[in-house]
Amino acid sequence: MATSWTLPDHPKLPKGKLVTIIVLDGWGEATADQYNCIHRAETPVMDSLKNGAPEKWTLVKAHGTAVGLPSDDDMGNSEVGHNALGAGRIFAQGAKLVDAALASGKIWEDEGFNYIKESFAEGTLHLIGLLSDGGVHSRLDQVQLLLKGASERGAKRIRLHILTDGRDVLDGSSVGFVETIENDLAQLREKGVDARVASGGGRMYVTMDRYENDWGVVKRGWDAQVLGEAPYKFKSALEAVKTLRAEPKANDQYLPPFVIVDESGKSVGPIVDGDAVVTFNFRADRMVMLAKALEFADFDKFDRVRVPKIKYAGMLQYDGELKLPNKFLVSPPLIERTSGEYLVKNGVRTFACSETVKFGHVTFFWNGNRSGYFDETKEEYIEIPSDSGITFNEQPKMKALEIAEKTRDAILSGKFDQVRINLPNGDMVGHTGDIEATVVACKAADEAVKIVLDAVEKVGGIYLVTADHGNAEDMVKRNKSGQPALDKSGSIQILTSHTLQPVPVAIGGPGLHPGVKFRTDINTPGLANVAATVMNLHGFLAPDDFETTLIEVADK
Ligand SMILES: O=C(O)[C@H](O)COP(=O)(O)O
Ligand SMILES: [Mn+2]
Ligand SMILES: [Mn+2]
Repeated sequence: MATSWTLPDHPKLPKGKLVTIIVLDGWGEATADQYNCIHRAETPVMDSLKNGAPEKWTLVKAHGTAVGLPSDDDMGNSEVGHNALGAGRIFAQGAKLVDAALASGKIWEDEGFNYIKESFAEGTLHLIGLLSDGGVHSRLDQVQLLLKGASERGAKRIRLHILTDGRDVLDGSSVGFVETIENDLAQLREKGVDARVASGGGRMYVTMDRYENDWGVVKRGWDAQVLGEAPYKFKSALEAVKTLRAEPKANDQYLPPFVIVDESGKSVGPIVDGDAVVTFNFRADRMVMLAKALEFADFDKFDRVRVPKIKYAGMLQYDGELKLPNKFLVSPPLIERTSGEYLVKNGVRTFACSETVKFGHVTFFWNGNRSGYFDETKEEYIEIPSDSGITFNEQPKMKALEIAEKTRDAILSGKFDQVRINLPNGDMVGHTGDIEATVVACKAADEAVKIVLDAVEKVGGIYLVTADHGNAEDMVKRNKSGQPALDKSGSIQILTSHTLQPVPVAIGGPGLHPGVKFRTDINTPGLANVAATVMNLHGFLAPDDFETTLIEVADK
């Protein structure tokens, strides 16, 4: 049936008010202690919004099943968080879809696997991706099943190109993951499969850049994975990871690229003509750049030197518009009819902005993993260039001020009905594990919120301030009773990852109808309830299949 795009009028709320949505990336609600950087930072604006509880400030779930992840032990992340915020419904996400395809065995029957399988007789199967159990971009158990399944179905020579994590999991955990996978590979070798790790590097320094912030990151990976060239050479991946952590003392996120070499010093696994390649991350943002390098004929972002003729499949298709990659093992969630598309089709002129490292969050993810505009005459998306080549604890203020100023100008211009932005600080600096820098980051984000809310005030608009998942509010690993968990040496363990905490939603502004308040009758509201809320604030009712609105309107 053709979609009817016309949204019904809200019976009580007017149209024509400017609605500003601020997403504070990695900004959850947690106990106020020394590891809570939001609590430690001066955040007068966010504090004052909290004083609006319960009518104008509330908490929603931002992790687990509320955002389409397999279980409530899964922390939230930007992809699923912004998908839920923008789409207003909960879709089974990549992690869950891959689990299901592996459990049913459908993954082996579908086109993607059968395509790469054609190379098994003569060529090598290369698996490239993030080796961790973080469940944000990939999951170790899925890689293990992929190895097992491919070898049982004819892959005789397998090379693994690993990216170490330390960002969605504890720093240092790479050693254990490498031990696990080396063990699996040894078992495969016993069965006659020539299976080894061929190359590696830390995810933030090798391969997993995003939104084209720094192609040098992808090139470093290409050189190691495809060309078999890297500044560090080792006999085994375990030796590589242990050595590079000690000297040059890199952490898991930033291990330099390495290749595994044989007795004669030759790389054991460059990618050559006739091979098959699978990138096993299910999440798109940090794999799509490599996918472009592997698949595009007229690629010009760096000199690939040698472009092997391969059969390539992604774990998922990473970009539905670009059909990239063309072949994939599992179909991605089909997130259609997002709030952004509805609102634009109902005349809502839309502005979106962030800096490069989060730009796709309020555009691509918000719009259901779709790049580009729905209607370029009604939309403007502004990307502020991020710094590259640094870890963000060096510049914890990031581009918050620049984002805020651009947004203020957009609000004051009168050209837009919806303005939506992402402020990255709490998340990007939180991932470095640097507590002092994260405190500075949270203050900078709060200052940016002030600039934007002042502009909303001036034009008589409405604001909705929220977050996509937790991060900066808890920087330590905890035991079951919530106390910092100590490692073997009795030290606390810094948490670089996201959390399971709920996130705030605050509404207000001079344009908000005085009777609007948060409902108290919704059973565990989550991020997916925000889209219908935003539609209401624009004077519309959401489509029936959207998760219900968070607000009600008393007659005043
Ligand atoms: O990709 C990353 O930086 C982390 O793995 C997850 O962070 P994000 O979901 O906030 O982007
Ligand atoms: Mn995020
Ligand atoms: Mn993050």
